Amino acid sequence: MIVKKGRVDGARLLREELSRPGIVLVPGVFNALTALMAQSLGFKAVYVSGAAVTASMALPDLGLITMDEMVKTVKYITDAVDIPVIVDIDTGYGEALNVMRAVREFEAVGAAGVQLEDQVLPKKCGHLTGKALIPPDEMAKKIKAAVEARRNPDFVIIARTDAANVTGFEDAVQRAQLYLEAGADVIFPEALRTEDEFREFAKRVKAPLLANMTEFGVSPLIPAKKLEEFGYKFVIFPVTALRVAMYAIREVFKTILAEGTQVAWLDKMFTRKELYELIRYYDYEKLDREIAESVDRLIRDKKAVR
Ligand SMILES: C[C@](O)(C(=O)O)[C@H](CC(=O)O)C(=O)O
Ligand SMILES: [Mg+2]
Repeated sequence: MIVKKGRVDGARLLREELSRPGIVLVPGVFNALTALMAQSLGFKAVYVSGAAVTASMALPDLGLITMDEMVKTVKYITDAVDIPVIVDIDTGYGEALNVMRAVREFEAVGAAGVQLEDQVLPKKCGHLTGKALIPPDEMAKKIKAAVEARRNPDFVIIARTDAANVTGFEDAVQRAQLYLEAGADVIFPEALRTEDEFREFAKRVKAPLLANMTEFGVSPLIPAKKLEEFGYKFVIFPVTALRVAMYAIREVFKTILAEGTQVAWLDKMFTRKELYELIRYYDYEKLDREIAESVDRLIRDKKAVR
């Protein structure tokens, strides 16, 4: 029913994905509705993208979102879906102790894991220039803190290194190795520039790896099949849904401005029926009816006894 009796253990499900062969396609989502859409189509996990969530608030992805704001966003999502929810927690909202608190908070709202990156604040999209990194040992401390903080041993810690296009590919490999020793479960090498770099990184770092196929960045858009052959376990499409949605919104708004009506778009829309089915509108009405009927029965039975 729509009233959940308890949360699924998303971390456990994500661990199961980790132990299975094959790459997992993970779309980026920025609210509960987009997450629900992903689940309804059969995706096995979603990625709550910092870039997409901040953009949806009309903010740049510079680490301006607070932990509370992200926790709230994630709670809407975990309330709506049963598939694992991976959360982009940027730089962890501070230092080691802040990371510990963040892990506790995201675990408490049912996230399956978090992704933490080794940039200084203000952090940037990994595909932009002008990024700066924290020293590797500082990041290792944050990872250790995250590992210490999790209550559920299945909760997945994804360590992202932005080193490849700051201090170089070699440093990215070395940082990844240190981050694994500090307890990271998955490594996310950010902003690799060529297919060869993706292949080489997977040869050098023997751990579950996450590839970021974000559009208009520095990485080539490599199909999942090929990333799987290279040895990647996850591939995220972090901002794809937001970009496509914004494209569609712009076009329909232009039509309304020009034509004073949206009718040309009716066959390109998610219909009322489709929307209601996705959010289970009629199940809510049914639930409300059932509650009313059960109270009616209760009152009838009481009268019968008198
Ligand atoms: C993956 C990422 O961290 C995100 O927030 O989704 C971004 C995506 C993007 O800006 O395209 C990133 O830094 O790569
Ligand atoms: Mg991000």
